[in-house]
Amino acid sequence: MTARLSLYPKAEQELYKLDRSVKATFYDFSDRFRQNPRHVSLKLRPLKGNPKIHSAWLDDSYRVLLTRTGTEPNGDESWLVIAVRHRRAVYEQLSVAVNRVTGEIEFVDLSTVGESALRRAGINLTPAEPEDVSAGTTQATQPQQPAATEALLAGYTAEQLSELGVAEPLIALALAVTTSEELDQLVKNAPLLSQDVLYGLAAQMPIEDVRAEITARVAIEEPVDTDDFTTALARTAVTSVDEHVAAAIEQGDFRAWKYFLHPTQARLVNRDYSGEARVSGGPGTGKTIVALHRVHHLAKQLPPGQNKPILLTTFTKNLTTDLRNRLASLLEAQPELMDRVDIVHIDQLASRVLGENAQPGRTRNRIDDKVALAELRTMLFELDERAWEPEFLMEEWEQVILGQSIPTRSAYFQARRAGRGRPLTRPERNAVWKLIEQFTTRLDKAGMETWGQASERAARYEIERAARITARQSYKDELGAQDLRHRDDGSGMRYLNHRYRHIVIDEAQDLRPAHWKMLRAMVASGPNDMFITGDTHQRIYDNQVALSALGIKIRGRSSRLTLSYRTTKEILAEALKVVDNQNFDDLDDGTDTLNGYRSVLHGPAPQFVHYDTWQDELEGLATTMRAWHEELATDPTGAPRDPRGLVAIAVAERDKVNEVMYYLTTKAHITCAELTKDGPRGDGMVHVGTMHRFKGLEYQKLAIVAASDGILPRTAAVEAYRTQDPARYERELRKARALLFVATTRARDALTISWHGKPSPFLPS
Ligand SMILES: Nc1ncnc2c1ncn2[C@@H]1O[C@H](COP(=O)(O)OP(=O)(O)OP(=O)(O)O)[C@@H](O)[C@H]1O
Repeated sequence: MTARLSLYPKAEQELYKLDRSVKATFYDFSDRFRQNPRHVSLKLRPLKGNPKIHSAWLDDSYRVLLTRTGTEPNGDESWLVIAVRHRRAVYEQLSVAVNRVTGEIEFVDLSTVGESALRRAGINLTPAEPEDVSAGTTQATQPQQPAATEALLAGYTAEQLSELGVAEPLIALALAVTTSEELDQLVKNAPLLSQDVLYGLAAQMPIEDVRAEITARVAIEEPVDTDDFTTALARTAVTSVDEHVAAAIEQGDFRAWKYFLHPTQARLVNRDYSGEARVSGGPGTGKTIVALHRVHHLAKQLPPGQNKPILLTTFTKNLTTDLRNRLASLLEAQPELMDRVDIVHIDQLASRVLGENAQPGRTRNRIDDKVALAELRTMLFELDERAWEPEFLMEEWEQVILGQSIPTRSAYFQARRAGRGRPLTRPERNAVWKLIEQFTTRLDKAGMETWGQASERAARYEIERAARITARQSYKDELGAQDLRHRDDGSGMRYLNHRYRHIVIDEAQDLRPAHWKMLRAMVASGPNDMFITGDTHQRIYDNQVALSALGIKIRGRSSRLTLSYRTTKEILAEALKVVDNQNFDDLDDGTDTLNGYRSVLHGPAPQFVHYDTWQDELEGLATTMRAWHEELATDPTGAPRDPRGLVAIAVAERDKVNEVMYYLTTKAHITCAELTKDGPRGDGMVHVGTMHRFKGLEYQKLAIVAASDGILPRTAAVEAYRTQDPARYERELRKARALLFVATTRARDALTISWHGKPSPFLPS
């Protein structure tokens, strides 16, 4: 009798953490098990407490816990590995069941839920293999104690928890816990739906919201037969044990995201949307992971041989490289799918469109906003024009005129200027229009254009192209099925189609209105056309949009992820204080929140360190770097490891980046790699860059330096707006806050924030 063996996600994660030698034994074990699950050497036997669960011997110390999930069509037995444990950590009170909401197999291990909660619920644990007779029972033998304070979930009943999908063995415990520490312990290893529901209720989400936002999102439509393990196995994200998984486990858990999506993530990835869809969520909740899996999901369904019908785009160049690498890794087993995906950052895409439409002999140099501002300043100086600040005019041009594609002076007289603060009278608008017209003519003559202008032009070309496609289609519809060859020939229309079938956009919060218009025109409206991920709390540029005004309708197709896979609870708690009580938009006319945003990871509390001078701060930084370097030079098993790129320093001010690198290299002999637009330059030990460069990245340990008052926010740059343009002032402060929020949430395990002089007002007090 042979067997097919699958791995439950938790079991695979447990395997990641085991010693190399135990992992190797596991593969030997699985080979033997697949040959003959009843072989005596495996010592397969049901647990007394739950005959559905079997224990088998991996070696003298470790046990593999399995459950039978039916019989394969070819007659093979089907088994699922639910845990790999030291024998002393195996108790009779293990449970495996089919969840009545998700229809998936769930494993619950009460030995990990914490002694005090067990005691409160009066549950005694029995080791499956007692060391000796006297130790035959319990970890929680004390009689049940009366609850010291009110139960945390006092307002709920067992029926309600069950209906919301909490695993049955956890319900009594969940109703008994009285502190959030007990709840943490309880949910630490609980099935994901139980975790989400219990945390949601404990966070005082109304039960209807928990039902709608958590339970309903993972509930399956067909009725669930809780005895049918075969069907349940097909619904459960398990991995079959083969060479591929062996390699993944060998490499450690940093590849876990490739195989296991949280059920809420999986739902978003695999759903059919009737149009544009949007996924929001705090830092580290897996938005990028979801975007990558979505690309995979879409690519799989396309017929082979098509030429890059999916666009995957993001705001910055270095993130594009990161997306390309991660997608290649995700599609490792099907590299041909990579050919169906065009990965390009948004400005590069606009450049491509402009290149295709270029008129011979008419090239323009694209200039960044700083160069443009200098040019505008020069022009105002030459004109002796003192009524308008160049910064105000640039913003008006970018946000209002370019942002809404305003073509004429009279259209500008009527334009909405929401969020611009200072109102403008008609004569003032006239003056502004005139100056901006002069400025664009000046740029044009000098053969220059800004990225804002370039993306507007690209959007216009794409909108015109989309209009031609629609016109051709209506003409074709009018003629019935007749061939349009005679009409298309010579007009170049025959091959005109939308550029993409699907567009997936990451870090969407920073795109300009023109980018959105261009993207919208590049794909036909219809099911699964655009998939948008982003977090407006992390907007660090000025491009606020209302997607509905740009023809992108996400209402009714928006979802939010709330569980952080990156940052520890301790770091998250401090990061959240940075953006607390601020208003954030939802890429449309509504607002976004971080309610329910949480982590189940624990780590050391972030360090906040004050220094008197910048010199002292640099010395302190060098000490921290040396300590971190030492800690990271070996992996958790004690094996040597290359710590390059695991640590980074985010600097609050551009000028100080070089000073940090110079100091560390020359005085502390720590090599550095500067984070540039194209990613890290060189292979130095520590990555150093301004906070802007950290968007979308993550590091095991992170130091934020120069977080001083006057630098964050830059008083010299923003103070003037306080009275002159309060709306802009608020916007600048919000951007600076977002920048600090982005930086703090890049850290996985350790975070140090330091400053010299007075601390930044945005730092949690
Ligand atoms: N289902 C998962 N299993 C394991 N790890 C995951 C999962 N989802 C996300 N992660 C990990 O969490 C981290 C953050 O994921 P990701 O970068 O997608 O988050 P994000 O929401 O895009 O973050 P940000 O907004 O900060 O850019 C990554 O290390 C990723 O591998």
